[in-house]
Amino acid sequence: MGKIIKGKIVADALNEKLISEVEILKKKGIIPKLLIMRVGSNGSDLAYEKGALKKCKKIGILSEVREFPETIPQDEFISEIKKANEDKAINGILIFRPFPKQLNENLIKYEIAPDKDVDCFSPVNVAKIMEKDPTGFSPCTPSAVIEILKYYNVPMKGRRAVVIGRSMVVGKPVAMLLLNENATVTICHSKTEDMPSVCSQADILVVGIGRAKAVNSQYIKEGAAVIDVGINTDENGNLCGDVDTEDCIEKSSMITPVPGGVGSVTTSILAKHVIKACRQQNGGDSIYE
Ligand SMILES: NC(=O)C1=CN([C@@H]2O[C@H](COP(=O)(O)OP(=O)(O)OC[C@H]3O[C@@H](n4cnc5c(N)ncnc54)[C@H](OP(=O)(O)O)[C@@H]3O)[C@@H](O)[C@H]2O)C=CC1
Ligand SMILES: Nc1nc(=O)c2c([nH]1)NC[C@@H]1CN(c3ccc(C(=O)N[C@@H](CCC(=O)O)C(=O)O)cc3)C=[N+]21
Repeated sequence: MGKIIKGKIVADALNEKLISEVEILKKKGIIPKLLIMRVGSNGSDLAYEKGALKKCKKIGILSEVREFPETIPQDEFISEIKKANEDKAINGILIFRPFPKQLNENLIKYEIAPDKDVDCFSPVNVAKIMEKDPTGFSPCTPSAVIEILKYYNVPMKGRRAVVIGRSMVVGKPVAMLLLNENATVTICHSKTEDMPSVCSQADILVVGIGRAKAVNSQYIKEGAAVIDVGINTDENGNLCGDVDTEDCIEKSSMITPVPGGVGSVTTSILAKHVIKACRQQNGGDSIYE
């Protein structure tokens, strides 16, 4: 029988470190600041925003939300991004995705300053995770997955990892980060044939598809570590993941819950990235000397 591995413990350990890093910066007269740019008021954006603001406050990071109408024209949104890029008081920028259809993500992604891009929207940061360049910013949720695996001492090197989902926010970058940890990685998606047989070879199974409780025990290898990234609402309006935890707990060695799993670590990674951006913009590690 596997155990439920909570994200909160991982987040708490990280928070403690981040709080002391902010203290050091404050002594130098520097306070890190996150800007959230939100178009419209989509429920999942608001859920992330609420968690992010709460986490920033807890860690001592300043935050601001700029909300734009759902119908904002592309050139106006781009000039807002440019304004934020140039604002010296802002260290990190988070822009929620996906966008309404008048905004072309493939154009806008080039506008955010890579050194403020704390959730890996810019192609420069996407390239940096491909290249394993430590100066970049990996996306927060995929980094949270790796943070959890490391905290619970799940071996990745040489192990078989299967990721279900291939979005730029979750699936693809998770796969790349697992590869960077020397796992042998397979990516499944909506066109994959016979997913249960592919997934049941995985020592590590990461699921981010946005389908409530879609993954059952047929997908699980005996002793696998299962990371459930999905955040959905079930028929009773309660939060639930993409994994049917009750059905999978027996076979797996460990499994993350929803809520209280990956989501709680994601916002701590976001805070970590804002602090990293702030340090880099203020002369790198020399400020510690
Ligand atoms: N915990 C956290 O902090 C976060 C959680 N999330 C959650 O993670 C989930 C995924 O988010 P996101 O990646 O943005 O979603 P997207 O809708 O952008 O992508 C979903 C991916 O899953 C694949 N997929 C969908 N249905 C199936 C299926 N039945 N079988 C196999 N593959 C499938 C799609 O395949 P294809 O490419 O072929 O269409 C696609 O690649 C959501 O529940 C979201 O709420 C997201 C961000 C942060
Ligand atoms: N550029 C970008 N990056 C994202 O990562 C991104 C995005 N855009 N757009 C929206 C989706 C959705 N998403 C959520 C994250 C946390 C909760 C959530 O509920 N979090 C709770 C915790 C949930 C739990 O405990 O598991 C919290 O932080 O308190 C919901 C949704 C991120 N997304």
